[in-house]
Amino acid sequence: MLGFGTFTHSNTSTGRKPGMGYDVPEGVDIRGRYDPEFATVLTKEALQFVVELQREFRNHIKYAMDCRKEAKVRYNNGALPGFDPATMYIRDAEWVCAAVPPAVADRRVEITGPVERKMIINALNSGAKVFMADFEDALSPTWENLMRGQVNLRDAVNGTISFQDPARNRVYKLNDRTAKLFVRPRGWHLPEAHIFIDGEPATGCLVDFGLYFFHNYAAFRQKQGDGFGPFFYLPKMEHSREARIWNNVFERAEKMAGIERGSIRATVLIETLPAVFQMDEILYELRDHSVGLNCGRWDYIFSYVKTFQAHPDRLLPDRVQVGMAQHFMRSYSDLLIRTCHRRGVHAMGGMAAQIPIRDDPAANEAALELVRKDKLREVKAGHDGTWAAHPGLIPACMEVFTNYMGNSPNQIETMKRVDAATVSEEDLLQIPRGVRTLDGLRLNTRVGIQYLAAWLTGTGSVPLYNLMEDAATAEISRVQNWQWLKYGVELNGDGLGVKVTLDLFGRVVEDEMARIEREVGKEKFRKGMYKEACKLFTQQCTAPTLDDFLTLNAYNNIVIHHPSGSSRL
Ligand SMILES: CC(=O)SCCNC(=O)CCNC(=O)[C@H](O)C(C)(C)COP(=O)(O)OP(=O)(O)OC[C@H]1O[C@@H](n2cnc3c(N)ncnc32)[C@H](O)[C@@H]1OP(=O)(O)O
Ligand SMILES: O=CC(=O)O
Ligand SMILES: [Mg+2]
Repeated sequence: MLGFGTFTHSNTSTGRKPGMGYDVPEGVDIRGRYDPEFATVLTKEALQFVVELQREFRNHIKYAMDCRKEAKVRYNNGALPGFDPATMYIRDAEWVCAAVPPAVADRRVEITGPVERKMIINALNSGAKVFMADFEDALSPTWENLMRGQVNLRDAVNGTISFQDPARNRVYKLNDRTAKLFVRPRGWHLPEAHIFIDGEPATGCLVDFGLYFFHNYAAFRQKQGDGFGPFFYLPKMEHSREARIWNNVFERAEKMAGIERGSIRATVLIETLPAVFQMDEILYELRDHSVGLNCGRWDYIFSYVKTFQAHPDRLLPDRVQVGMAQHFMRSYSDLLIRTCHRRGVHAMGGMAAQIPIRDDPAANEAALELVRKDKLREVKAGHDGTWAAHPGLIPACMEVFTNYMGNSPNQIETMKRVDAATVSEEDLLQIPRGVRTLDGLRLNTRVGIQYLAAWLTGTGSVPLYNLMEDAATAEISRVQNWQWLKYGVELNGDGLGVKVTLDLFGRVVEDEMARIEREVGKEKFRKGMYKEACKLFTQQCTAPTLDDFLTLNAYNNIVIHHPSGSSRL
């Protein structure tokens, strides 16, 4: 964790003029910039709800994070993750989750994107069945992004959201038919350093969830969920005890709102290696609030490296070679489908990183073909739906799923995948095959630096080399470089026997910075945060011990406390 200082004064003692600060409940200090629009979501009542969640669950969260640390020590001492004998009774028993709400029975194509105003409108209008609005991988969690995101979501749920693009003289508004909204709060590990509760930074996801739920549950249930909802995606969990906390948070929220237990529904991303051994247990904890699991494939690859950071016998090949055809990835998807369908809920596929290529029709068609192939593999395997990163991909994804599923909303009852019940620990941990190359090291470096430069300036998802890059894909670049450097690996795909050393990495960084400058142009390079990003990325790749998350390590750089002069974390 970052070294957070304690801070106990209220708004009035931070130097703001009376009447200029947020109206906060006892124990809350808001250090983010005051904005009258933000004040419409940072109401005293909504903050009181966040405070209650924070006070009730902070010790549970702390315990869960301590357990993560203990597990890391075990893995670093040579242990492998696996199925827990103590919860075999949950895996072996026959039980199902609550019935899927009719409003989201059909989720064949879901679009994702940050909680940015224009993108929210475009995504809701995109023709996808679901839009996952993201406070997580696709968002740089600056105060401005987070608070504007809350305002945007409130307007979207109310149906009043609009956006005027002066450059194009175009006004964006919602269509009559829109995608169903899911919201992804941040992971348990991320603090919100602009809101202090009882002298400590709030838990980021409780702020995201609490404010969104408080302002939107009533309108959402009426306009979007046919009596159910709101709906969520839950990221980066490592153990079912973390799902239990979410379940308790949901019950607490339902009680506060006076709505039926089981109204809130969530899809959990299985995107950490430890969590793949906990899928039944996670669904069991959330059985009254679940709408399935999703293959968060990019974070999953990142987590494979992170979990095995002290296992030099498990090095990854180049990032581009770690696809769904690898045995460990296919096994994970198969077991996820088997588990979800046995428990009566959706098994969602993952994100193909290709995006449309506007200026090259042949390359565009090749990218689309890769997406189609990926989606065909998913639907044939039994997935009930999939993710698209861009509106331009929705027709292709929709076509593949509809050709295969026809009018059925999903495959929960028809694709039980009993054959996948035998997927074993060995299958899930099998070392990925492939080779390591200097090009791989260069690409990781070029992408990692450019992504961080964007993230530092408030953009959390970017197009790079015709692919979508977000926090999860950038993590792969970072940890892979770290792993190769740590073990001085041989780049065995080049046939030259070159080893990855600090010296080689230093030269690669220099070359790639020069290349980035050429590609983006001198002016953009000078005005951007490429040098800062380079310094951070280099530090992260060469650190003696691996940082748990690049976004946590870099977070201080985007924390801006107001009034200016008050301490940063
Ligand atoms: C690993 C994971 O967690 S995956 C999930 C998290 N990641 C994401 O959600 C990434 C989502 N995708 C994106 O952010 C974007 O598609 C990017 C950054 C990759 C590319 O965005 P752009 O460079 O703006 O793409 P492009 O210029 O082709 O956009 C064309 C139009 O589509 C819109 N658009 C592009 N992607 C999206 C999206 N995901 N949702 C809504 N609208 C979108 C743009 O806003 C633009 O609209 P306009 O024509 O009205 O101005
Ligand atoms: O969140 C999705 C992922 O692939 O990571
Ligand atoms: Mg992810």
